Amino acid sequence: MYPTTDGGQEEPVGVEVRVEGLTKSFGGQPVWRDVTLTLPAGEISVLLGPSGTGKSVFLKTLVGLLKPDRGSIMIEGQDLPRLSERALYEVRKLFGVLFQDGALFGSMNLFDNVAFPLREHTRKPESEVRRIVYEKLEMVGLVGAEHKLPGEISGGMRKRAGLARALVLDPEIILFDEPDSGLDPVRTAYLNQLIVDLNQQTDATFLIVTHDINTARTVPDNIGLIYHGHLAMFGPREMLLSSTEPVVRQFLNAQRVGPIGMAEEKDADELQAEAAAGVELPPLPPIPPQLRPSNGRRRRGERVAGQWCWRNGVTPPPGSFGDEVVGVRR
Ligand SMILES: Nc1ncnc2c1ncn2[C@@H]1O[C@H](COP(=O)(O)OP(=O)(O)OP(=O)(O)O)[C@@H](O)[C@H]1O
Repeated sequence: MYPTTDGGQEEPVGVEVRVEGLTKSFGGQPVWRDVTLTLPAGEISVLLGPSGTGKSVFLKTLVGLLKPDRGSIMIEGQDLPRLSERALYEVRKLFGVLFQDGALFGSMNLFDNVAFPLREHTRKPESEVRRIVYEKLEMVGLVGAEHKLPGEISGGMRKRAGLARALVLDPEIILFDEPDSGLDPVRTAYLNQLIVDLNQQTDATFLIVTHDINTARTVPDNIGLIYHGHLAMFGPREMLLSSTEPVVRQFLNAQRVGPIGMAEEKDADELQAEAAAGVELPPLPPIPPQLRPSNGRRRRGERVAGQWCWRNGVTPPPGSFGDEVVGVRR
């Protein structure tokens, strides 16, 4: 339960997003094709992939800013690509989006930036707008900075202000486009903790696009990897972190050895040369414990550490899950 904007209590929110056979191209050039995945309600999923593989395009397609060539995006029984503009406008209110740069209006102070969606999309009186804006600024730790302009604050604060704005209409699905880009490791750690805490407080469904491998390894319940025009894999965190599939293994462990090259895919000669030189992939590193909410309570999508591996007959890399009990049989 979490407080609603009218001061009452509401049942946990968060909706499932079911994507099937989604394909998107620009000028006949496919960005990705036949993407099928389900974002489980209230869980955190991360989407990874080399630069330029269309992760931002995927987020924009989900929220209806871009139209796919084919495929469906089912949310609460509605297929987004098939909705009229008017119906889509309504469904979009389910979404909060944190764009890469925070996408704040440079001439407005933080208060007005955060208030903007409320003033645009609702008819709430100014006193109510003020109450909600302060509630969200408090959630992201920005009370006291509300009169500052975006140009007067740090990149990390801009991200948090963008997050407060993304939260202001109490979205059920929150999309984050590289929330950690341009942040130092300490600020990234704070932001990741904030994301996990917000997920617990709001129960919304989160999808995070990131290049930060530590974020990908510790924050989500599920991980997806887009590579070479398709979704290479999507599933529970443990499944990808214990995967020996070459692309997944290479990407999640940030290695040079493997099928992914500097530009995109390595060609056959490069792979042959690697094989001839006897270059071997290093062993999989231990699966780290999942990041917990700072109040010590459970995450909504929390599973017993090692459970996925145990149920699927996969031996996790040695040292996985820190001191946690591994593979509790249920
Ligand atoms: N509106 C558009 N019109 C034409 N092409 C586009 C458009 N938007 C994106 N693209 C192209 O789609 C491809 C994927 O871009 P996108 O920004 O989604 O990649 P990305 O995986 O998010 O990259 P990065 O990790 O570097 O942010 C790129 O080749 C890009 O030029």
